[in-house]
Amino acid sequence: MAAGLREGLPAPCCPCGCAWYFRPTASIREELRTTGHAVRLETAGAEVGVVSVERAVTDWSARYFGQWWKAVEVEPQSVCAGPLVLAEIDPGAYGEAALAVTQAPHTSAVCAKAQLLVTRCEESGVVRAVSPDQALAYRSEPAGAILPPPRHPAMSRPCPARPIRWPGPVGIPTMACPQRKDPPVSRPRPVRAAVFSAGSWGTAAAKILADAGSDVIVHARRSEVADGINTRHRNPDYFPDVDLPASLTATTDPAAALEGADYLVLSVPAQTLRANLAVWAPHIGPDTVIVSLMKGIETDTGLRASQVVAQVTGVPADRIAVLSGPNLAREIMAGRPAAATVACPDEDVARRFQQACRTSYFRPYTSTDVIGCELGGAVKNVIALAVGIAAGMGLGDNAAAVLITRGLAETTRLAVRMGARPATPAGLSGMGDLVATCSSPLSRNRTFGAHLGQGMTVAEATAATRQTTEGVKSATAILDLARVHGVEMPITEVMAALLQGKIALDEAAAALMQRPPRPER
Ligand SMILES: NC(=O)C1=CN([C@@H]2O[C@H](COP(=O)(O)OP(=O)(O)OC[C@H]3O[C@@H](n4cnc5c(N)ncnc54)[C@H](O)[C@@H]3O)[C@@H](O)[C@H]2O)C=CC1
Ligand SMILES: O=C(CO)COP(=O)(O)O
Repeated sequence: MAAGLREGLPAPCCPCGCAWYFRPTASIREELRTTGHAVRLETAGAEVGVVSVERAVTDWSARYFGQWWKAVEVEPQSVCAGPLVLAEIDPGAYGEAALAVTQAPHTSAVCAKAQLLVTRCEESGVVRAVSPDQALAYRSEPAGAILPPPRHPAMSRPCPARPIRWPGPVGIPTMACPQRKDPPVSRPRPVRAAVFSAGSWGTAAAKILADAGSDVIVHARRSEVADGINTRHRNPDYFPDVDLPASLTATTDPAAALEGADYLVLSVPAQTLRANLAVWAPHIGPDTVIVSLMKGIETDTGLRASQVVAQVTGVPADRIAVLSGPNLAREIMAGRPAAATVACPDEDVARRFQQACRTSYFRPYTSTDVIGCELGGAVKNVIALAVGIAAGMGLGDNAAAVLITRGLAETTRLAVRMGARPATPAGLSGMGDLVATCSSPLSRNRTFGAHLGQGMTVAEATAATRQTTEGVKSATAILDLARVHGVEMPITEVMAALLQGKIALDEAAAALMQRPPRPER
């Protein structure tokens, strides 16, 4: 392996755990004095400068590490506050590598937003890669570090299916950091998040936070699940086939999970929130921000999850946020791109959590409209049940589109009457989530509806569904809210009646189609 970039560099140097290596060649310090380019890479707890006479090298650093680190171009003289990499390209080494790669069978991938041609020798395990546009080359030997494949296919062309070993640019030298010119910088500690619980969305949210560089601990109810996460980095119950970040840990002890937590991220079934939270509340720190991921309305009280949180914990509303959007957990676990809205009355709190959960595959927006976000997330589950029923009955795509569109109309009516901004239901937490949930076979609510549409009873569909299906219980609570606020919600009304066994399937469809004609609004 090429000489390691060890001196002074924090390891591992990026959140994916890869180390990076540069091979020393000629001296470039002299040239750098006059012609250098530099980027400064910063992440919580680490900072490194990359200086090269070649802009391609600093551009590459900014693109590659920018996913996890903040990479900004700076004056070469200013990068000495932290560990420093001096680098240059060796054209001879590049030419030799390019020939070796292009003459061998190779695949094309995208790395650091640039085309990468990759070849792997099965016998020796050596991987060589070249990026022709930038004249950068890489060579990796089995003991080297891992270059993860691109995080999600939609944002980059597919890399080879197996992770490739990453050598670092060939011909890039490393030198010790010259004398510091700036005083050492004090860095903030990483954000600490406690995720309760280890179900589908809790696990996916924990992965997002860990991938974003936060220090994450998951609270699991069962020790087998906590052990699986701690020892095998897998959640054996929900995602036995997906590797979790090694930095992610788990515990069954709520006090240990909440110790020093900046965020308590809640993802339990909405109807169990009150009882669960009452047990956990004494361990919540005075400054901990609580983030609800739940998409249900409490049946006995008609309260949204954030309201239940406020009631049980006494935490003020400006320390309670919600995260909601089109976020099918399994897609997120596969690193597929998604976005969501973080809403909190205090926009700074929303912004901080936005930063804490921003990754290359997860894009959070902020909002102060908690009511709109939460209602959008809860009502879409009821509409997804209806769309599932229509699918199960074979009613066709027109029917699904009608339910989605009119479902959005009734969501908006309720949300606005309850104080939401009219634009919120048209956003990620409203229409975005409605479309994802109503279209995807991964949705538990849609699947539950499809079971009903195919003739199962509610009890049979419940038995066939292992995971939380919020719409089933929330339908009646949402209908109660609609009545209290004098809002018409015909789809929700029919769904509540159907789920309570008051009407049959064919009556449900007829009830919607036979409503009196009216203008569209
Ligand atoms: N799965 C998904 O794709 C998404 C789910 N959500 C929301 O997140 C919340 C949680 O849903 P999932 O994680 O999907 O549910 P899940 O069924 O996969 O997991 C529920 C978790 O809560 C725990 N739990 C704690 N107390 C419980 C009790 N008394 N009864 C049952 N389980 C209990 C379970 O052990 C489990 O870890 C729901 O409000 C859901 O709408 C939101 C976005 C995406
Ligand atoms: O909320 C979700 C996607 O955003 C998950 O939907 P289901 O609960 O129907 O699976």
